Amino acid sequence: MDTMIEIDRLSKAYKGEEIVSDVTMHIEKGEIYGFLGPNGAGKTTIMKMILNLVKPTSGEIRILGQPISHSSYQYLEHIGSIIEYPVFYERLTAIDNLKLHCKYMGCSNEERIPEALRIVGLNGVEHKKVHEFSLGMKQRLGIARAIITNPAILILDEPINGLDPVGIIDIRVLLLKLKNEYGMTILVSSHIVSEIESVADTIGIINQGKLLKEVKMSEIREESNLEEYFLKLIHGGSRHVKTDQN
Ligand SMILES: Nc1ncnc2c1ncn2[C@@H]1O[C@H](COP(=O)(O)OP(=O)(O)OP(=O)(O)O)[C@@H](O)[C@H]1O
Repeated sequence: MDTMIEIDRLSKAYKGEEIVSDVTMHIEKGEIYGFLGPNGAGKTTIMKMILNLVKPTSGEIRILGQPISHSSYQYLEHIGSIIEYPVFYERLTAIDNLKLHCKYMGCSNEERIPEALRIVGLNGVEHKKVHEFSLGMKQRLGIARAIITNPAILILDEPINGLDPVGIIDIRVLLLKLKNEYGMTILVSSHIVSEIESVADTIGIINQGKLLKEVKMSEIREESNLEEYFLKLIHGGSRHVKTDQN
């Protein structure tokens, strides 16, 4: 199996404080890799390092087999991403936002805009202004923008944060469609265990900057479920976070 993203002993420190420590990860072609961890665990920082938005303190990242350096940007043509929240010109229509993106990114795929909107289920509302969109529609528009160039890899940072149940289901269905029908490799972070469990093939569990485990979902299913597995790793089996009282 081809490894699309290889992360080898990656660390990041700010002012001497290490927030990502010696992380090694492998994301295989065509899989959904669920990056699971509590708030502040270091998920966004690792994603930013993959996208060359943050410089590692040490370690190596290889994308499609090629090591990336501070000055490498060519590889980014293979990656679509949303880090934190997708930002749009709210007074412009969905389609005009995507056209503008193509213009300033210099991409030659403007003809793929209708297709990208269709894939995410926003055909029919493309001439609506973005401020009329729900949060879930904005997330899907963000994904449409990320896939205009038909990237091999999609990186999504907490795409279901703040969404209502319908919005969450829409994103779940979309991720599975992008994997199954379009062969995309997807790295998706979340702190919502059930959602990661329902889409991911491989799970990377991170806490306090350290990758505690990288494991196939099929292996977890053999012995328990992701919630039990996660709690065991994070709190030594207890369902409750320890407080001063207990
Ligand atoms: N530029 C920075 N300078 C100093 N500390 C930072 C910086 N960026 C992130 N951190 C700290 O690094 C830690 C990890 O943050 P990060 O955003 O990567 O976590 P996360 O797992 O994505 O969490 P969340 O789900 O809350 O976004 C946090 O304690 C955060 O405050």
